[in-house]
Amino acid sequence: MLKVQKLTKRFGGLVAVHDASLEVRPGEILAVIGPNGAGKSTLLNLVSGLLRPDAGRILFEGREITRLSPEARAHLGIGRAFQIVQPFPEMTVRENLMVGALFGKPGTTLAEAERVVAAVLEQTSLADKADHPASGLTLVEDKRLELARALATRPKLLLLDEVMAGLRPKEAQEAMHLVRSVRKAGTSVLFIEHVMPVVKALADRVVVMDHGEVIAEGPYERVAQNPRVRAAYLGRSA
Ligand SMILES: Nc1ncnc2c1ncn2[C@@H]1O[C@H](COP(=O)(O)OP(=O)(O)OP(=O)(O)O)[C@@H](O)[C@H]1O
Repeated sequence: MLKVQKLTKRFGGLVAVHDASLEVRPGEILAVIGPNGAGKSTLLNLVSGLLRPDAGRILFEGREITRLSPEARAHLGIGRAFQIVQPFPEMTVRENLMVGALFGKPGTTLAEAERVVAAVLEQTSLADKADHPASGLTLVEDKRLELARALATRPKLLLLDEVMAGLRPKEAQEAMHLVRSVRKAGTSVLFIEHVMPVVKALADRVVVMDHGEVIAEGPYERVAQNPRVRAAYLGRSA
């Protein structure tokens, strides 16, 4: 579904992502892990189109998207939720989602968008907050709104950047349940996560980055045993 081939991104003299390759298969939940500064967010920004690589290619459903704008990528089916939530605060939850539904896919009618938003409100347990201003939400609800906005664009591939950060264990459980339900509905997920129990419970496969490079890839259990990974990352936190 998504193929990242030998991507490199430099910021001045710093190589944030170096020759990184990975693949997301249809219906898969793939985690990207690695120590602080490993290049995970930069990689996600390259996939969503916020950044352009210095070298390498990105293919989505067989089509090269390396130079497409973030909007064009969203229209093709790449949705994104951020760690820092930035809704339109003066608009209601429903209105925020309508923006995602209408602009995420060109040609969406108002009636279609309303249907999508109603479904996403239910899916993300925000139905009772639908007509409240986004500015009045709790942290957990904020996170749900961020995910809901991405879902309202009806992505085929959902990119999540540390969406569990700051959540209590029970809230993280709910968020994991939600991500699983998203996958069940046919969306692939590529997520960055620092909380290892979440990675273990959620990911079909894990890609490990260190110093901009992909140093390991595979099921969590196997990757967690990899000496290079333990040295780079797991060893430090274990
Ligand atoms: N816009 C930028 N300009 C300059 N340097 C950047 C920029 N964005 C990231 N970097 C640097 O690139 C490297 C990779 O950063 P990145 O945020 O991708 O890592 P990360 O793995 O997501 O880290 P974290 O887990 O702390 O979020 C870091 O050294 C970072 O300081």
